[in-house]
Order: sequence, then C-alpha cells, then structure tokens
Amino acid sequence: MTVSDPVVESVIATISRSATEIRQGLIGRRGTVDEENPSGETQVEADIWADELLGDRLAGIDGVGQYASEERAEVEDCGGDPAMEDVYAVAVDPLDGSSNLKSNNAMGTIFGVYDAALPARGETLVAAGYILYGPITTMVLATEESVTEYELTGGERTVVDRDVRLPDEPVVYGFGGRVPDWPDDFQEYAREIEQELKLRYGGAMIGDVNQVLTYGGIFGYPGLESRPEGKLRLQFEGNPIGYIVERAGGRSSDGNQSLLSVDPDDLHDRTPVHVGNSELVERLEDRVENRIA
Ligand SMILES: O=P(O)(O)OC[C@H]1O[C@](O)(COP(=O)(O)O)[C@@H](O)[C@@H]1O
Ligand SMILES: [Mg+2]
Ligand SMILES: [Mg+2]
Repeated sequence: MTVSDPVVESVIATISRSATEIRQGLIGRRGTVDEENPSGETQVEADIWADELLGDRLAGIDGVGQYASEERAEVEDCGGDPAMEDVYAVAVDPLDGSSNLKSNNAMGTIFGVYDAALPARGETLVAAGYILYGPITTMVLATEESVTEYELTGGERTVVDRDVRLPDEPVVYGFGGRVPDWPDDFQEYAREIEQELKLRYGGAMIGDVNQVLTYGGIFGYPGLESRPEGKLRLQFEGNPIGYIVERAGGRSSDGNQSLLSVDPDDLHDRTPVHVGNSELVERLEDRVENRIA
C-alpha cells in the first residue's frame, strides 16, 4: 500500500526501510555521550547516529525542503521552501524513549510530514507515523486517507491493519512525570482514571501510545508543578501523535485544545500531551487547567 503523493511516499518508504537498519544499529550504541540535545537532555550515542542517518537520507529526497529533529538546534534547509507546492518539511524524533536502551525496553521513531515551514501547527501535517521497536518492528502511519499498521522486515512493509481505530471501550492508561509534581487537578483526574482503567507505563511515549491505540484508553504527559509546559515536544512528539490518534477516531489535547491547533513559538517548544478516547480527553479538559495557555 503506497501513499498517493510521491514525495510523502518517498519519505515514508525511506523511514520504513531505515527502521530495520536503525534497530540493528542500536547494538553497541546504548551508552550516553557527553552532549545535550537542544532540550537540555543527555544524548545516547544512538540518538545522534539515528538522527544523522535519517537526516542524510531524508534531505536527499526531492521535495523535502526542510529537515528538523529533536537532536539538532536548527531547521536544516534542504533546498526548497515548504510554502511551495509539492515541497514538505519533515520533523523527526529519531529515537523516542532512548533512555529505555539501557534497560532494553521498547522504544520508537516518530515522524511528521508538514506542508508548511517549521515550526508549524499540527493542522499542516499531511502524514505522521511512528516505528515501534518492540518484539517485532511495526509502523503505524496516518495520512489524510487512512491509519495503517505495518510489520517491517528488511526493506519490506506488510500491512497488518488497514484501518486502525481506537477501540470504543477504553482499557489502559499511562501518565508520565512524578506524581508529587502533578498539579492537584491532574492528580484528582488520575485518581479517577485509576479506578476505571489498567496502568500501562513503559517510559517511551510510542510504546505507551501504541498500547492506547491497541486497547483504548488514555496516555498523558501533563504540565508539571516544576515545569508547566511538561516534557514532550510539540513539533516532534505532540503533533505527530495527536494527528495519528485523531485520525484513528480519538482526541488529542494540551489540556485546553487539540494539539493540532497549538501555535508554536519555537522549534523545540514543549507542551502537555494527552491523547486517547474522546470521552477521556474531554473529561480531562473539563478538569485540568492548562497553565501555559
Ligand atoms: O522518564 P519520564 O519522565 O517518565 O519521561 C518519559 C517520556 O520521555 C520520553 O522518553 C521523551 O522522549 P525522548 O526519549 O525522545 O527524549 C518519552 O518517550 C516518554 O513518554
Ligand atoms: Mg521522544
Ligand atoms: Mg528522542
């Protein structure tokens, strides 16, 4: 199954073909390096390596005008203006949950294809997806047409679900951040959800969101007392995941509005992230104040 726009299809094909190679290349690159990314977090050797591999390959695609990543400070100009027709910007979290490499737990790669210069609103996404490096390697891809799950082996991608939809009956939840750092209103909401759903939290957003897409429920990384803007980054994490979950029939929110409507100020802006079944996200918006809105 291919996507109708040739540039978007090339981006997806390049990332999905690179995924098995990235998975293999994690071996021997699990240690931290003496560097911080633009968000001030310690980088793992594999973060830098995966960013370079994806950056080189994606920048070489005709029609990719910009490449940006969680691991580099500035947007790379790849020779085209995303304001022009058939020119896109690609934003990547090369390894999501890379601190899980040390303990050998699940991790992912996230990407968004924006039809606008970065930083951009999520509403300008034309496709977004993620790779999950679990017991097997899968990709969930959302486009304007569909949300599809694939299994990836070598250079191949095999469809396993042509129409990924959030199950109607929610089963699981996962919330990030330390509980004492959660604002009171979020703590109260979480106490209520704990009575209704089962906890699934693995410390990599992609692994946790994939649980929600599979079983129904809610994933959240809220604004914290110590950091009202939360931890996750809008361009590389919040927008792509918001786009995927909304296309699959759920909702996304920064606590106040859809993640896709948030106006970015800076490439590395952080935002509270909540995605899942509509009723759960709506209840959260009723209860929890977004302190950065
Ligand atoms: O360690 P915490 O506070 O639970 O944070 C976990 C969150 O941080 C992240 O690891 C951040 O992503 P990166 O690994 O890409 O920096 C998310 O995947 C995850 O949801
Ligand atoms: Mg991440
Ligand atoms: Mg990352």
